[in-house]
Amino acid sequence: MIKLTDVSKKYEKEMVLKKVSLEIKKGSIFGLLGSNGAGKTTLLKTMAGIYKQESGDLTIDKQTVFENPTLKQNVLFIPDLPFFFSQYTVKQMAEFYADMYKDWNQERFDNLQKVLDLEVNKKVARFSKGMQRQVAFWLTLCTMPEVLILDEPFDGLDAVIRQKIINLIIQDVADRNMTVIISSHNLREIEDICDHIGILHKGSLILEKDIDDLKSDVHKVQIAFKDVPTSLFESLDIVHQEKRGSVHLLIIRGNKEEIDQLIKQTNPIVYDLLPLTLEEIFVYEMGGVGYAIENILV
Ligand SMILES: Nc1ncnc2c1ncn2[C@@H]1O[C@H](COP(=O)(O)OP(=O)(O)OP(=O)(O)O)[C@@H](O)[C@H]1O
Repeated sequence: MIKLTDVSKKYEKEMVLKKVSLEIKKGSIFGLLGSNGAGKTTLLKTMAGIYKQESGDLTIDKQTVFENPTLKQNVLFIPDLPFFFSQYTVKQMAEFYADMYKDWNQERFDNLQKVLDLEVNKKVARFSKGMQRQVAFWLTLCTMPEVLILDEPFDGLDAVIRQKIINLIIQDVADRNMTVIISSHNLREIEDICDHIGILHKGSLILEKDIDDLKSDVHKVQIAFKDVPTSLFESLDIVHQEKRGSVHLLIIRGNKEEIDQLIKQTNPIVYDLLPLTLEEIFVYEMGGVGYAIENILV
């Protein structure tokens, strides 16, 4: 388990992470969301033991990460701009990784060459941006990581490769109980892959939840009446409302069946109860901390 307790981090005088507390269970795929500059990369690099926090505790399986080379054998980080030695071919990079990582799996490396179909004797620097990212996944997955930390991992990958890489990650989670932390601005992707999410805003974690719980707790309702029953609006936990013509668009917190029952009793002439997408939840939660856009309902 990855456990952060009141983790704070600053660059010079600017406090970038503010008392972040979080637990990520083994075998979970955790999506880290947040506005630009929220501190996601800083948090990922701190979790990967690249940065040391100013205060607070950060452990993976009860061990401190920073300056712990043994633990780091199994905690791998792919940054948004993967790094390679400029003159090295893929094969030479693989030899370097094989020397560095005790669990290096050569058989997997050879198998993945067929999946990714990249030339091993070509200098990595000569590959395109998306191909270099594939090489980063290729090398990293062959170290058989227990924790995989990914910063904007699928940027620049085409849809086919993206799906191949997602499948490889999900397979490792299922087979080896690998833990994955992914930061991304692509909420649809996060919604598809992750089981938990956290939203970081200005260095503070403003929400952390199981995606299914999050979605079952908040609903979008479109509703119209002949005569508007004001008592209904009072009995619901409405967190946002708009009116378009005679149709009320509401975001309501609470149990779906109870909401449904209360609404149906009032005999609406138009009525739809829908789950919110992660994108809508994100925009709504960000609105709650003053990072809003108008008219989030569509
Ligand atoms: N090396 C650094 N030195 C000083 N300040 C930094 C450094 N790296 C990041 N920052 C600052 O820390 C804050 C958080 O940056 P960070 O890169 O962690 O955010 P982010 O959530 O990953 O952003 P984005 O979504 O735009 O990639 C920003 O205000 C940024 O300017």
